[in-house]
Amino acid sequence: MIKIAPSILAADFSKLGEEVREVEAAGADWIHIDVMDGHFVPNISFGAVVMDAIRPLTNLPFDVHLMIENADRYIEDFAKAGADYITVHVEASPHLHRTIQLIRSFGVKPGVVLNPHTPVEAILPILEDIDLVLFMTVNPGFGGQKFIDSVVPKVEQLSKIIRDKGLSIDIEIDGGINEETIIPCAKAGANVFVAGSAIYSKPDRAAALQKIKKAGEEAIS
Ligand SMILES: O=C(CO)[C@H](O)[C@H](O)COP(=O)(O)O
Ligand SMILES: [Fe+2]
Repeated sequence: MIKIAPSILAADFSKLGEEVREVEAAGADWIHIDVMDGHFVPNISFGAVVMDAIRPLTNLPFDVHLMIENADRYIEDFAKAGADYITVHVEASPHLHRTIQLIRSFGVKPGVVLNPHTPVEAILPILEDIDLVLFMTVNPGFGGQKFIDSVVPKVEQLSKIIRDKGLSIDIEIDGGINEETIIPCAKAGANVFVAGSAIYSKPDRAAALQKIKKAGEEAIS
């Protein structure tokens, strides 16, 4: 099954509630929440207070992508604001195993994120402790960037490892996803796809979302 997680980073912040409701009605599976601190990435987005404000508006899972340093300090805030998944960057997590345990201690599903250049080997020791791996297919920090296709072999590599080990881990792709770039990623074994500008920049969000989802489903059928 292909899941689509619209990124509200690309939404109109002046009417964020409506923007969330619109993609839910359009068939979104998760809501992707990009948290940026201006340190780990060269941009600042929003924090747990904003997420808390939109939490009552939808029952869809909140997929919180932390692009921040010192994630441990903020995990409780995001858990209390209603996160279903919290993903942390391997590159920003010197005590990754501890961070994963901390996320789980709040009843939230933990995941790890790999930047485009970070090898899959970096997460092999903690694979059995997580529910989700997120592959960045752009350099994190901004929406609307071009998909980096050299990440696709890493997705294939991890899918095989997960299959061989008999694990149940979602593989998510984030950055530059549209109805074309979803195809190689779905074929490589990914099942959750973030899409920001490819949905929110279109006048008909429902049509855009469904087109991306259909392309992913056809790729694996
Ligand atoms: O994590 C992110 C950027 O760091 C965003 O989730 C990602 O860029 C989605 O936006 P788009 O689909 O427009 O590329
Ligand atoms: Fe993201």
